[in-house]
Amino acid sequence: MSLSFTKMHGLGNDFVVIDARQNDPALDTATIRHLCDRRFGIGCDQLVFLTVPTLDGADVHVRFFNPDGSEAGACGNASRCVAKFVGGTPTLQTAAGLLPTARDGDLFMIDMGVPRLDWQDVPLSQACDTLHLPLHDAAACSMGNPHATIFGDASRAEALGADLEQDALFPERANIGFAQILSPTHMRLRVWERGAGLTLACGSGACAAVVNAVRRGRTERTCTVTMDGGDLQITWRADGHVLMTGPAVTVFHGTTA
Ligand SMILES: N[C@@H](CCC[C@H](N)C(=O)O)C(=O)O
Repeated sequence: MSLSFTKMHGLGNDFVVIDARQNDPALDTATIRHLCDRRFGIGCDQLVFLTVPTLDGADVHVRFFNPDGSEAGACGNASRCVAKFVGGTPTLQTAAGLLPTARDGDLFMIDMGVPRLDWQDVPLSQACDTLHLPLHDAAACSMGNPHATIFGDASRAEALGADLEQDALFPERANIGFAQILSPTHMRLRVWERGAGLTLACGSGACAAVVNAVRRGRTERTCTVTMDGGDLQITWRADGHVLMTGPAVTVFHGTTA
């Protein structure tokens, strides 16, 4: 089966976008894993699947898949790419809810919704203070997908990421952020992503890191997050919504053999 796709990225977090709004190829897990494979397939950090929305007010239904075939409830960088792909200022229907978008020139803003801070919602496998997990003193929250942020030296991501993603404290595994606070309005972040490994940037991870840093009293509610692939501006608004702003790039269009 031949598939048309668009290769996009947000700060080097790269995506294969499949527009199934008119013709749904009903991809199975083996096909998703194959398309994501960088040697045997197209290669990407996430496959992004677009279908017709089912909710009032939504312009497109978006699903995110990791290279291991698992589905994620949220993906910040891909959400900006979808806004660019669809055009205008679409509202995205995702597993995390309806996400409004806005555009300012080459920058795309996604309202990533309200983070969930209770241990059951992350989710964690046992009752815990999500601000101080018994695991490297990480702080946890859900941005529609599970995140833990460890404050300190961001270079520990390679050494610790794979094991922590799979720790028994995270029944659905977790994305693990390593955040170094540079000032009250600036942090450095590296994220070991669930189902994908170390990526150049993680939008939902940047949102979670700022939420957790604000809860710890380490940063202000508006913060620049510098990742290996570049910067995102994150604001945790007073009404609880997290706004993420950054670029989205189209690399090429293609068709599989
Ligand atoms: N790259 C993403 C997050 C993708 C999903 C994540 N790996 C998960 O399984 O939750 C982002 O930009 O947010």
